[in-house]
Amino acid sequence: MTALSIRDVTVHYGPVLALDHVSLDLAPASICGLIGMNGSGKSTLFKTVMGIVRPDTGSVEIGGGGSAAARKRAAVGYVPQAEEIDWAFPLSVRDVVMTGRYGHLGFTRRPRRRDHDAVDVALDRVHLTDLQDRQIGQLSGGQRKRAFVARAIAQEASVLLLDEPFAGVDKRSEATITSLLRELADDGTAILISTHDLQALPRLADRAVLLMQRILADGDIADVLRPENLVRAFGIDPLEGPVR
Ligand SMILES: Nc1ncnc2c1ncn2[C@@H]1O[C@H](COP(=O)(O)OP(=O)(O)OP(=O)(O)O)[C@@H](O)[C@H]1O
Repeated sequence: MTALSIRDVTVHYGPVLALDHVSLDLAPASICGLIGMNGSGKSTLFKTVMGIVRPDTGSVEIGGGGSAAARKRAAVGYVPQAEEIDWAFPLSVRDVVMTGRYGHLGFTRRPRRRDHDAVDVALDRVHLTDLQDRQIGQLSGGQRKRAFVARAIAQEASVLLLDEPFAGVDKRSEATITSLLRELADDGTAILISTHDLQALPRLADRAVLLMQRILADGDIADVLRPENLVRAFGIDPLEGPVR
């Protein structure tokens, strides 16, 4: 079974080739680490799945067939890079998490008891209940990330995309987010997470994909992180230092 299927996706920004015939399947109940140097196309891949960027070729399928109702439930949660978010926006932490419920709201668009309950549970899981009334911009970097993870939890997404969720995050918030992601995966969520922290990958993910416009390697983490692959993707072996 496939939770997310990316088929032969190519994206250009004007003359810049950002993604070159990328195909990737995500299974439910799994965590896949997406690695690659700056500019390798990781954020573009997320934006293509979210429909923010339109691919020149290829397609993205969520929920891998099944009934239309099943696909509708199978929403995709997205935790963008911090730079993509307007932190001055006048929303409280609770409001941000509630935006995850928009796909669930009924015809009146007013949150109901079960929407409030889902938000309460999500805030509790990321330990932000005490800060829920604060304006989102008045949180620390790690707390902001946790707020967006809570939004995805409230959404009950079956696919979750996280773009560098550990950038600027301390070890404690990182550990909180890592164990939450594992719980979500154990509950069936398919997770794709970009990271520059190669050392943390074995603790974080079940599988790794190495991107440089094209997919250079995909599979078992130890195999993907083999020096020859890293040299191809980064020009150096980031786990060892420059190649002489
Ligand atoms: N809006 C845009 N307009 C033009 N070029 C863009 C745009 N967004 C990204 N690019 C280019 O597309 C390529 C892929 O960028 P992308 O942001 O997807 O990389 P990334 O792997 O997420 O990088 P990083 O690790 O730095 O976040 C880069 O060459 C980048 O300069």
